Amino acid sequence: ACLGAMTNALVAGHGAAAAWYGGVVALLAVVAMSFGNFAHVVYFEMAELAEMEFVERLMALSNGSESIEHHERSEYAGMLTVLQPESRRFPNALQSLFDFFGLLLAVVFTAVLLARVDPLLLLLPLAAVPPLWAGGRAQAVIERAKTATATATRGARGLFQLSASPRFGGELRVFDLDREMRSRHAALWEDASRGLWRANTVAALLRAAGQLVFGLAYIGAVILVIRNAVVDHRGVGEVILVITLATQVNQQVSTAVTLLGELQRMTATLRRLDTVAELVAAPRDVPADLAPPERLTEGIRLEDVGFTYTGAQAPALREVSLTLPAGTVVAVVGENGAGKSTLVKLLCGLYRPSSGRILVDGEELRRIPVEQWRERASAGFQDFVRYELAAGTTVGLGDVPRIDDTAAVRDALERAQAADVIERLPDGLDTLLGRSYADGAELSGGQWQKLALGRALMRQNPLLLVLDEPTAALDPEAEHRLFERYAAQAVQVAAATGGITLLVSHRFSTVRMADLIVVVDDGRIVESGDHASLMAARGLYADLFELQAGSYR
Ligand SMILES: Nc1ncnc2c1ncn2[C@@H]1O[C@H](COP(=O)(O)OP(=O)(O)OP(=O)(O)O)[C@@H](O)[C@H]1O
Repeated sequence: ACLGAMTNALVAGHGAAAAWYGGVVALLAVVAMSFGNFAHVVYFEMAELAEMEFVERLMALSNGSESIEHHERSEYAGMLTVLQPESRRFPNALQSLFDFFGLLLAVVFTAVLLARVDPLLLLLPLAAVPPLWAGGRAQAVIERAKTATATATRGARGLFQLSASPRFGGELRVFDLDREMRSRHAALWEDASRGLWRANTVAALLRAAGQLVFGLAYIGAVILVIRNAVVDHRGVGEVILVITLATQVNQQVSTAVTLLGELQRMTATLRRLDTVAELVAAPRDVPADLAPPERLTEGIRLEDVGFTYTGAQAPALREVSLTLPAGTVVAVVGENGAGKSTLVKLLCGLYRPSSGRILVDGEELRRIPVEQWRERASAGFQDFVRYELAAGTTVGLGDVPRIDDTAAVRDALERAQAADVIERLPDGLDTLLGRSYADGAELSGGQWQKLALGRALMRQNPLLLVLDEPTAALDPEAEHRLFERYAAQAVQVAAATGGITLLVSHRFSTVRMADLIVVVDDGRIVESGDHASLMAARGLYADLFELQAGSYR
């Protein structure tokens, strides 16, 4: 309005009035710009908080669930691939949200001004509907393409990480895989890009079609005011005002399409997060209403347990019936892929049996809240984690309430025969480990594994201690010494809590000292007993034992 009045005053030769109106226009422009700067600071701060919350929710969903079954679902992996980079979009989304409210105000204001000139001009903001609708469709096409190309994107990212990781640098060079990795990466990238490119082209066409409709309305509005000026002898200021407003509406429409696209993108992200939550949630058919026993008296019994991984053709375990007596060391042996680790994961509550039951002192394991059960269990896994933290913390993580208890950490290291690893470090337990994030000390595979074993021995009096190939990276001599000592201690621990130690190992010299040896073959238990009885039975265990003993002779 000020712009129109200023122009009319100028044309009429009223210089002072034109100057006043010009001053008001300039003042309004300065206020708008200053407000924009303050808003920028606020939304930046809010975006940081929102991004942090989003990433933490994603982490909690990934690792806070009872089961790890969702990690096997390709749908989950696809969602995560799309979600990870989206966390960086929060600043844009929040800015869009703020800008959108500002834009709405501006649109209303512009519409009132247009209506004052000629009610017919109200059709101009209405003509914004087709481009907005087309913008919405365009963003939906892009979101669908992101989901459809997630597998290729994930593959390409995986290959990039593999190539960039110092851990695999040696193998990649020995097999001269640099070019092979790059060409596979390029193929996957091209695959993903092609899908996204196609979607972006369709989206651009849709947006252009929407803008075209608006463009026609824009031309109509200009013709209308020119006609008004010529036929009805309206002021030139009105023509200039309407052309300025129409240009403004044009800008507002394209801004609105961009802002709505950004908001739609964030809505899709939040919807994906909900889908992840649904995939992760494992519905319960029985209440978790029992506390784990203080001490085991009978032991852990598996009754007809079967388990099939999500998406797998064949079961990994079938009809497993077995008792792990309280206070014993039980060894599980079998060839690669027999089902040993699967059995271990079921006992840790990482998966639920597909059929059958697991009983802890006669009570169903699934009725014990899984986090309480895990508090009374401990594990050294085959694929243990290399926590790149201070050495003492890396071990102390095995019992978080005592993470800073140096005496407890040293004791666990002693029992894991890992004290020598710490002795060689420049700052002992305070030495930072690993080089992925900072300049820490690098350890050998066996040294990392010794620390992982120390971590597994941190918890006091667990009811179940699982050691799944915990010493594969140690030499046979070191493994043998470790288990001789460990077995002696296990007797004391077992007397106190009736705790069971479940040991998975390929080394028969270690296995033979177990109270009970269970032989797994193709997902079934084919033999069980102590070393002497299994040797006397001359079955699979005896064959495997002889084979290994023979190779050492
Ligand atoms: N996450 C998984 N998803 C689908 N199938 C799996 C998964 N993990 C294991 N399997 C399959 O289940 C079967 C048993 O695997 P498991 O890891 O229990 O064997 P294992 O006896 O521990 O072998 P190894 O001695 O090689 O560690 C194998 O056929 C394997 O291919």
